Amino acid sequence: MPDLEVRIDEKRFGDAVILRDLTFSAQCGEFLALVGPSGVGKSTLLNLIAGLDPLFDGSIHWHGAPLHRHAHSPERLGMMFQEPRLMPWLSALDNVRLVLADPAAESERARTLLQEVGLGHALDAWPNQLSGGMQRRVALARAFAVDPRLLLMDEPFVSLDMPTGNRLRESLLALWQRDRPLVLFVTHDLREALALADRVLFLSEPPARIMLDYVVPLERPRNLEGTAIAKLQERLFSRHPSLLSGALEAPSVRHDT
Ligand SMILES: Nc1ncnc2c1ncn2[C@@H]1O[C@H](COP(=O)(O)OP(=O)(O)OP(=O)(O)O)[C@@H](O)[C@H]1O
Repeated sequence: MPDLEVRIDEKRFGDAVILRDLTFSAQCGEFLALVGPSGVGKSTLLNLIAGLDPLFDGSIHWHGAPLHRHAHSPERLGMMFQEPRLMPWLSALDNVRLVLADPAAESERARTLLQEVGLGHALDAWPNQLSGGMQRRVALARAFAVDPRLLLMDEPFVSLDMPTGNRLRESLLALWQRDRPLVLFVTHDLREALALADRVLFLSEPPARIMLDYVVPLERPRNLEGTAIAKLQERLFSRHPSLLSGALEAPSVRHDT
């Protein structure tokens, strides 16, 4: 039985059908990227899986039971959004401790996670003293603080410069490889999806469904800026030209490396 089974028969906002017949399943330990044109419904889908929006036809099961009625689901679900969403009046350490069931007893875990994401020197800093990249590091540590079995990430590294984004992606992969949650990672950057994921789920034009469930045929570690990913992207677009409709970036193979 798959650990996660998603079956969205229909999700609408008013008269607009956003998702229809969207199904997929996944196992704990997998890293899935969800890609698709802007506005197609990626965040809507994550919100359904997170339980933030209960208004849809269909079902979402975790280990065979409805996800949000599962005895262990609340504390095993991690989330990270485009914005770091830190509490400005709390230190970096307290922002991570905030999500812990027993902050006093588990303080060491919060401290260790911040060290692991490279913020051991900034435990007591306020969010406004941290750069955008450092704030995302705090958000990443917070997402892992609950030892999530399911981690939902909605374009968490968007609008960062490439080196900062790369360091965050490396930190994410290191934490994922150690703790092995199931990660659902939304991005519109296909190269980022191919650099991170085991499988890439491509969403169709609205009403969105999964139009391609693609197993990434690359060993790890992978180099986001290397030719292997650029060539794979080019091959994907030539085999599946329909992926080019929408906002996915067209392939740009660099032959200079
Ligand atoms: N609360 C809401 N009420 C009405 N319409 C909504 C609501 N939330 C989202 N939508 C609409 O649903 C569609 C899907 O939005 P969603 O944010 O899920 O797309 P997305 O794929 O995540 O977009 P992007 O890549 O730009 O972040 C859009 O047309 C959006 O305008």
